Amino acid sequence: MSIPSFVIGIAGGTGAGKTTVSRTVAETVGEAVTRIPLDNYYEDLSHLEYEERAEVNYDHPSAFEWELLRDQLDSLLMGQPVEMPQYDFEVHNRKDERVTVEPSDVIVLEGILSLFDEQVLEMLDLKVYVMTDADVRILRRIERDVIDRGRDLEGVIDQYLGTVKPMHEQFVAPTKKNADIIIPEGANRMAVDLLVEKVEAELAPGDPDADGDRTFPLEVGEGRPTRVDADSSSRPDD
Ligand SMILES: Nc1ncnc2c1ncn2[C@@H]1O[C@H](COP(=O)(O)OP(=O)(O)O)[C@@H](O)[C@H]1O
Ligand SMILES: Nc1ccn([C@@H]2O[C@H](COP(=O)(O)O)[C@@H](O)[C@H]2O)c(=O)n1
Repeated sequence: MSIPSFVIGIAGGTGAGKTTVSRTVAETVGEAVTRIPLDNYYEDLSHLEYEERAEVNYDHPSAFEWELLRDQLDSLLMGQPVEMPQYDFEVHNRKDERVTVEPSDVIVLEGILSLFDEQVLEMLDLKVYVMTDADVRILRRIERDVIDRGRDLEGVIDQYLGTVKPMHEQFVAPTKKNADIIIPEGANRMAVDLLVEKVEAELAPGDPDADGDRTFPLEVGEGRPTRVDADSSSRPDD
């Protein structure tokens, strides 16, 4: 394993396809990739009743335990394993158990606000924003929340209009400016192939950039995101 690991941050709105992209990258690259869902770092709300937890704004940055995330990323980057919390969406709280995560060559941090925190941004080698139209995202979310997260339709709609949408506009969408690349729609084959190519180049023995002075195979202008997309027309995600 090379120290430090190559760290990718994948952000974007709810239902944009972040998990799908990071899973596809992890599966294609193989065992050397560790996925870190930001959701696992939602604050422990055991001191609240279920009804109170159900009312929390889970799309505001204050919902996350950033210090724990930074500490655990730091440890992984120093080659030390961490005890990662696990999250249960059905009860709006952390699970009792933690999972031991070993350091690996590639770490993928994935979540709505992965490109939000300044200190986390400094730890990322490649910053990705998955951009998908809001109507597509809400349709995906309704299906997922009802089927996988034990929610009812009315609750999903109320939560979306009350907190998810306004927080997306205020906190999530603006992090697009921090991205090196923007991937449209989620599991975009070309974009995923490019990510995998980049990761494999980082893992290749004798990589001339292995000292940390890394360059992306594409030309990425400083502070100017490169859109990995055949369509050059503007496509807002909200
Ligand atoms: N490019 C895509 N085309 C069609 N469906 C997709 C695509 N990307 C993701 N999905 C589906 O949308 C839903 C939400 O995707 P997910 O990756 O969980 O989003 P996120 O992690 O951003 O919330 C999932 O059911 C997933 O299968
Ligand atoms: N108890 C919770 C915690 C979070 N959420 C929602 O999850 C969304 C983030 O996850 P994605 O996979 O969709 O990126 C976020 O928008 C929160 O609203 C929740 O509903 N309940």
